[in-house]
Amino acid sequence: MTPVPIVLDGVTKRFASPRGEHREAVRDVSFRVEPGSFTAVIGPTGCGKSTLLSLICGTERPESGTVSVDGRPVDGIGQDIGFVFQTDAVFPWKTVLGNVAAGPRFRGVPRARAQALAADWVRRVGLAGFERYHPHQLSGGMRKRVALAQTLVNRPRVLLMDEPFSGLDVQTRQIMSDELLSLWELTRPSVVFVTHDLEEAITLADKVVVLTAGPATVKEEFDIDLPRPRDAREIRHHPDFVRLHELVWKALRDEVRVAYERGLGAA
Ligand SMILES: Nc1ncnc2c1ncn2[C@@H]1O[C@H](COP(=O)(O)OP(=O)(O)OP(=O)(O)O)[C@@H](O)[C@H]1O
Repeated sequence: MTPVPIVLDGVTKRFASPRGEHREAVRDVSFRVEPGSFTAVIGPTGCGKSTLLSLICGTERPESGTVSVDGRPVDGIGQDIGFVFQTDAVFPWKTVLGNVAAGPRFRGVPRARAQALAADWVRRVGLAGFERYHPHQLSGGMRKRVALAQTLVNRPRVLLMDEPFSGLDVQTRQIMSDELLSLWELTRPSVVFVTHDLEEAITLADKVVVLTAGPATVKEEFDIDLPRPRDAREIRHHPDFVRLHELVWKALRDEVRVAYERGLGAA
């Protein structure tokens, strides 16, 4: 599997508000995700992070600028793109194995082969023994693992993640971060990971893109040159982690404040 670059070049997206006015959600955004690298996008609440993911996966089109994956402009929902959302997008009526086998089955992989592939990924995400369980019989962290396996079994070349660990407690988030990093190493998709959590962004990424309070523009980009493999708990004590945290927080802080004050204004 050859990893692919993702390039956003001068991308602007507007939406109609309920009153019919057109508002910019994203303004003139440019950044590049190197093939097989991990980019975290961080910004205050409501600034336009999820919209960027929709533009990359092709469910939304920009008004101006271009989004390209593997050198080709995105003009529909990409084949090679995997998505993990905030909510668990698992089928409640299917077992763990059935959920993970669903993608390959939709792509026409014969049943026995799809089940074998699924069993392999269920094991990789640490759920061996839970193949016959249904989602409601699992913890929140286990359901996230199912969602990860469900996406990674398709071996996407691009992996888009929208706050995939929200709603989990801090310890489980750290475990999931470690698991995500080791799974990412297996197939090395190009990742765009949206989060509110600065520590999570620095722990995981090769690059952190800080967005302004909406409309989203790129405020600053930071290279995260921390050594890999990383341990989500240990890396936070690395002197460079502390330095980077300080640096990125300086860029993020004012934007969080703007968004907060707007929220107060709206209340
Ligand atoms: N389909 C849509 N129609 C109209 N407005 C939209 C649509 N999608 C997003 N918006 C608006 O675009 C802006 C950015 O939303 P978006 O969900 O991208 O932000 P976000 O940074 O991901 O938010 P959060 O941090 O709360 O998850 C918001 O003002 C939102 O109301």
